[in-house]
Amino acid sequence: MPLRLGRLSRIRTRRTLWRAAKWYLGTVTTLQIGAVVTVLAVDRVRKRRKPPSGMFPHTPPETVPVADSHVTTFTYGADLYEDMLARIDAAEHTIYFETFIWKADTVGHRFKDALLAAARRGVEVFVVFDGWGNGVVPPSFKRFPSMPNLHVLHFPFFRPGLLTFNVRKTGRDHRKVLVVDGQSGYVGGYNIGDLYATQWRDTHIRVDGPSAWELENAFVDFWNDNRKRHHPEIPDKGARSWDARIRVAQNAPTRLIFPVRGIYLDAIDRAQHHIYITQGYFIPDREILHLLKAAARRGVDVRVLIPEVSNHVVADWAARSYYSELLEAGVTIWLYQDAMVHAKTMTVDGRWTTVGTTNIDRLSMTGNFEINLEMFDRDLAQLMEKIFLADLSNCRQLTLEEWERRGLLERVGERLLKPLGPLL
Ligand SMILES: O=P(O)(O)OC[C@H](O)CO
Repeated sequence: MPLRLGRLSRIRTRRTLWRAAKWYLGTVTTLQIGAVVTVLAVDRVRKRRKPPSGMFPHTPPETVPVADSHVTTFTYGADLYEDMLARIDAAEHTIYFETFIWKADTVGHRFKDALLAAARRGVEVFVVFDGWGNGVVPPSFKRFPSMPNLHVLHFPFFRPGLLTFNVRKTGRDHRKVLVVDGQSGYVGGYNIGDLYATQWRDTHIRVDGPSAWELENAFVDFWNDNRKRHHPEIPDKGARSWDARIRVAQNAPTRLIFPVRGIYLDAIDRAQHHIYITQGYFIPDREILHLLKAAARRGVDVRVLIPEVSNHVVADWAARSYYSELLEAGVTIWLYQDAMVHAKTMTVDGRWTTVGTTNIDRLSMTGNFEINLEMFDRDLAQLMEKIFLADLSNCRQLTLEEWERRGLLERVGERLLKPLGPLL
């Protein structure tokens, strides 16, 4: 009899615990959904009442020699797109074009027309665009005529690894690359679309010369890894150029390698004087957070420049939960005003630069296909710092005092939305 009673009581305890767990999970999930809906609604009202002016300072394209090549910076979409289109129009042999988002608007059509025209005049044209990033783009825009030297890879919308927990079969193609004739290579934060031409502040670079191979080879790797059976393989010729001063880093879930995170961690760890970071979405993981705080504590001037209000307000809220730790450690936070800043760049000590497609968040650092260039060159780093300081003139500083004064509701919202960070 006592044995039976003991068993009954264990069953009851288990049921009570199970009910409590269900109640807790249900309540937290409901509160999180409520927080997301509230944040989105408030953002919508605010943007309707006071839409961002889209006005921001930007610097004209500037070129500096790096290693045996030349690197040109672009900080305004309209300048970049004209430059890219001119190179596509002048292409003679090959065009490798890869983008995460490709809008079916005026800019988007200009790119599509230019690529088709190049293929018609005999250039070998390879195009990759992401299915998820272009999920809302009309299917007609994503259809291309059949031509012998036009090869189009629509990177799948759905990745089966999400269901089978196979990381190798997950990830979005978040890269933005253009390589023309193996001579000029572009990489950076710009997607393709009207909005980005004039309304968003972003950074792209063009590499002319032997180091364009870094981007060419990166495209070839991606194409050959992900092409469909009907696509031709691009011959992989090995390194045509190899210079430690300018090197590509590619995150590739299919290969389970994420070196972009490594170059960020390494550069932050080495910093002695200053680190300037510009990011559209900034949700640092534990290691990046730790190293940024450690750098600030050893006296490095660590500045993080992010939009005051980005186009993904839930991501902004997930990021806010890290502000206290950063500010307390001495990292300064600069909020970009009146426009979206979408660049993904960092410079260290006026000598090291990275520009690429990788956001400082989990999805980019350990989830998506990404590509960054890291460059060891004082002239380039100083040019990038000049751009950073121009951006800073359009920011307001978020001080620890201001941050400490925020209300209880905001603090609760941050706590609720923090767990969503890894998904954003
Ligand atoms: O994913 P990204 O960094 O290219 O940004 C894309 C924009 O958020 C589109 O909404």
